[in-house]
Amino acid sequence: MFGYDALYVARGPENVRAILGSSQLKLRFSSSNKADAVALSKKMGAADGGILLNLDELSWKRHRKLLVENIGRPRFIKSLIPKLNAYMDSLVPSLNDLATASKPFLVNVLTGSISLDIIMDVIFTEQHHAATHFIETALNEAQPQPDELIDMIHGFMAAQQYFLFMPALVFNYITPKQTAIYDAAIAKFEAFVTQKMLEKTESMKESTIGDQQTDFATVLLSDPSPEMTFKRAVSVIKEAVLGGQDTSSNMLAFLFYELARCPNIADKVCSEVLEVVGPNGTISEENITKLKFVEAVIYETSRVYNVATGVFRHLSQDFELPDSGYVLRKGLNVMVMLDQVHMDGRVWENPSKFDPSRFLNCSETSGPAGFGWNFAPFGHGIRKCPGEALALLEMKMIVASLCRRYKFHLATNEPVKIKESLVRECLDLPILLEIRH
Ligand code: HEM
Repeated sequence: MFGYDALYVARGPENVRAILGSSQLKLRFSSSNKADAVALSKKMGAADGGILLNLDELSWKRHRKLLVENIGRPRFIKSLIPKLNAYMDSLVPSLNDLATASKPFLVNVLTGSISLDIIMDVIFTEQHHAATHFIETALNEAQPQPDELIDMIHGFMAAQQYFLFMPALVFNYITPKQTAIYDAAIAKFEAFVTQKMLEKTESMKESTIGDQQTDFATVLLSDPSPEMTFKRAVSVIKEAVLGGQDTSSNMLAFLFYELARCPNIADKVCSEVLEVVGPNGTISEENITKLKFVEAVIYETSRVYNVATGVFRHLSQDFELPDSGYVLRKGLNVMVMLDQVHMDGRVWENPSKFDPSRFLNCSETSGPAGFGWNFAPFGHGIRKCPGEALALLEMKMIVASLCRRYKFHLATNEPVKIKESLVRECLDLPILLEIRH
């Protein structure tokens, strides 16, 4: 990591479980070279650390606490249900137009736009309208222009990958032009979030407390703990946007690909939603927990496509791998491959088959749907994804809302194109919608 530190790639259920399960291994990245670490931290605009990319334990703990104790609270998550219902309903007229016109559209762009609209609403109570804009463009057969904010997020992600895998020597002295491009991408996203948070701070002065508990930025800025400073709030919000955008968006694109390929599964999802919620009923706190097959389809997509393919850990102590007895030395950075666990034939029967039913009727006690440590799309252990509950709620609402209204058809004979990156990406995938009657 950081260009020249050694990186070990860990595979296999026993190793994944042992590494992620160790409460001693708290850091995701570090460097044997202090100057490199500081340079990277500065490059990422994370002077006080952050959650995803922090380099020291204390700042990670502070930031994570702010995220988990606010966005992670079940009360906050549940309070989002009416918002998400209203948002999904607002898309129906234009989606109906798209279906009636039999226009193929890129489902990965639609899911990216929906994820962005939702994250902006959940975080800032902002009506972003990226999805409506995209659908209108698709109806007019115009080339969709990427949403400016999605571009900004991708710019930041690309910069993160560049600085993370480049030695400081290279990015400081050898490729100044490229470095300047990525520096600018980081600064742009930082300035965007800071501006939004300043606006939120101002608007909070004008509203009563009762009105305020509706979005993550407000909840965070109202946190009375000493950890909450404006700078940390900006950092946490930045990471919530980054953590939640491409992961949910790509997962949903893969999910709709599978539903288009397997109409019998899509029909089963539709029947469940109609039975539990009805054709126009509102998804609520009570009925959403009954959507077990919807949940199973989401779990199976996350098993097969596992958008966060590998997660990183820094070894702060020597570590013995359980499957071989090899000892990895302190100071090593390790990439833990989650996707291989999900495809391990010792754990999963017929692993390459997309079969949501494997997640039905499993024990509730030993981890998500009973597969415990062998199922880790959100990671496991001390640095497990703090956005899991939000992501699952969001995906359930989107899948339930769309599947009860539409059938999905592939508008290409090509298999899905996948790009491997920090987040596994579903590339342009044309789909047709058909209204269910
Ligand atoms: C389908 C959606 C998502 C997937 C598959 C996913 C997956 C992951 C994975 C695998 C990790 C690494 C865990 C580890 O190192 O053990 C992670 C970390 C993280 N995720 Fe997510 N995530 C998703 C959605 C979200 C959302 C909606 C948020 C927004 C709040 C979010 C915020 C984060 C943050 C801040 C971290 C870093 C946690 C830490 O280092 O302590 N994620 N996610």
